Amino acid sequence: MAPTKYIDRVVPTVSLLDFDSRVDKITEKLVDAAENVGFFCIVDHGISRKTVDNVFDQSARFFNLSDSTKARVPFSPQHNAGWEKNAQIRPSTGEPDRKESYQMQFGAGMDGQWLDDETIPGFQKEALDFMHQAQSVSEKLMICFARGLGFEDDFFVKAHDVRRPNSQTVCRLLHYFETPKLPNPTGEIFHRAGAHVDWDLLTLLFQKTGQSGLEICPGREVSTSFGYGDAWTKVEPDAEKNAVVCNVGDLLMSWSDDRFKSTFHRVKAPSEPNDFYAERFSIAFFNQPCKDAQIQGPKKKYPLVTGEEFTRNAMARNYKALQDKVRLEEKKPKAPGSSIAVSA
Ligand SMILES: O=C(O)CCC(=O)C(=O)O
Ligand SMILES: [Fe+2]
Repeated sequence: MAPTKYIDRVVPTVSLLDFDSRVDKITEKLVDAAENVGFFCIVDHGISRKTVDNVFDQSARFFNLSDSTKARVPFSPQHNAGWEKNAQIRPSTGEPDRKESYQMQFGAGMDGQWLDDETIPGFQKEALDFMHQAQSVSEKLMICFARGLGFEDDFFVKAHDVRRPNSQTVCRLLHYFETPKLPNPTGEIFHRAGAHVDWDLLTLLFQKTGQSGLEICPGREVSTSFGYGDAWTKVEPDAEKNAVVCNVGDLLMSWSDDRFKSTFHRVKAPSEPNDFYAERFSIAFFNQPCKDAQIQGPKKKYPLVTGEEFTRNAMARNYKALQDKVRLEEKKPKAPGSSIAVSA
């Protein structure tokens, strides 16, 4: 395989310290990052290192349970919640990501999708506490992006109200499996998260120190097209400062009439000497719109759709791209149980 082409690009870091008094300055920086890179790191966000460590500990405990236990809360495409393993196929690769994930929500989508406290003590409470903190941070970012687009401050906050039963916001625990080290005689590619864009408004990505692999490939011009460049940039959040990586999703790209960029990214399939081959944990918090949210940018570049329609269209586009990819490469049949996960 040809070596990966890398380019140095700056992924800006933005401090949310003294948010109320510095909101104009913070907005300026976030808007600039969203227009130019689509990715940025935030620091001084108010979620303590201990909280993040604790939820990562709970995540490891969850994934350590037997597959038959985790299968009691299977992934439901209809609700976009639950546990899946080696089941997500990205249109960019046509092969399943080598990972397992567990998606949690605040609302009705989560009914019957929690494991009980005897199986995993304290899990549900700690996960929900963490999700509420991630939501508060997201709401600060939403205020800034609403200002940047000339909407009322609470415009996006209202459309992503997690207290409503039709909330679609998702917190996803991710566990990538250890990958065999070089040499790799069969040339098999162990995809972690194949190149993709997220469908949500904004994603908060919590990384574990030293567990590298997240890479971005900016340059996409419209939210309705697929297309990948070939020059990647490693995202290396400042662990000392407890930085959280954030990215603009397709929803915000569309809602901003393509002004803010939803950028292709991946967790690299380890294949070169300095890549990270060990098991890897991360947490993604996807801000999804309530089903009845009304979505249209200030310039009305795209027709008005509801939150439910936006997600459905994104899924359909993803599915078609995957079919095209499979047809193009005349792939062999997929392993039993492979499916297309509906999350980003
Ligand atoms: O695991 C990561 O760091 C990134 C995951 C991601 O991009 C996703 O699940 O959409
Ligand atoms: Fe993603």
